Amino acid sequence: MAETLKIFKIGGAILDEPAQLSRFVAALAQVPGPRLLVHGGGRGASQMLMQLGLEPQLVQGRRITDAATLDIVTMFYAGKTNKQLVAGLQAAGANALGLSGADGNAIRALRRPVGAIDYGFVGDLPADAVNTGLLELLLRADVLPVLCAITHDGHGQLLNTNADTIASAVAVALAARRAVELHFCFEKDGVLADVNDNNSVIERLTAAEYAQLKAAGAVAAGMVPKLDNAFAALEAGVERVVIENALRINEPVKTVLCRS
Ligand SMILES: Nc1ncnc2c1ncn2[C@@H]1O[C@H](COP(=O)(O)OP(=O)(O)O)[C@@H](O)[C@H]1O
Ligand SMILES: CC(=O)N[C@@H](CCC(=O)OP(=O)(O)O)C(=O)O
Repeated sequence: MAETLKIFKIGGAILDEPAQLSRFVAALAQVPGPRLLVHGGGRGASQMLMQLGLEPQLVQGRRITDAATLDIVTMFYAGKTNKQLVAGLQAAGANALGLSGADGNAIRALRRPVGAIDYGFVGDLPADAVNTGLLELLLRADVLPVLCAITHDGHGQLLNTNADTIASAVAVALAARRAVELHFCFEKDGVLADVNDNNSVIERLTAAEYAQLKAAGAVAAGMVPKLDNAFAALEAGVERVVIENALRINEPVKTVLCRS
């Protein structure tokens, strides 16, 4: 039986803080066994878009991605952010390999159909989106795959896909082959009962408790799609799903999702 795979997803403010990011990268390189990293970078992308005179547009945490936006986020996620993470992991002793979804057909997406909102070049992930054979090959060669938020449609079109969604889809797909843990890492210590109090971490969270917190407004904004993805992964066979601080992955403080 293959060893448990630990998938880490990093997003949030930490990606924009070089000193903090290098702490996370050093800790990740020390994690024993097979590992895989998925990264976002939405905040930095919005800053870059504004510097270039474009207005970032997000609806419920999902970016409306017109052609000019797609060009810039591709450069930012698949270029600068992905390659900096790979270089940092290499320096920390992990043999990282950066991939967009187009590389090795790692993740094939479907362009989101136009409904009430036209999201533009945004990709959704069908059940067979993830090339598990390729990722297994890399993991067995002791390579640490680093996946960014850019996918492709198999017909030459790049697409922008939410990084939490990619992390969940990769975790669920690989869970059919081996035990998988999924770690959502960001700048807070976990899911907080009071978003302004980092000491209010909810250590164990069920889907029913999450529904109550959401209804009460205690869990909001980007945490809602994150937890929707996280519970979906737990239901679909991922062994352990954790929400934690990217700077404290080796410490016990975190939120662990529970089936009941
Ligand atoms: N109850 C909560 N606990 C923790 N974070 C919360 C909560 N409610 C809302 N949030 C917000 O959700 C954000 C995380 O979502 P998001 O910014 O999308 O993260 P990422 O960029 O890491 O994917 C946090 O920075 C925080 O401001
Ligand atoms: C379609 C869509 O919304 N894509 C995201 C991809 C990056 C991301 O998910 O970044 P974080 O994990 O840092 O939020 C975006 O462009 O913001």
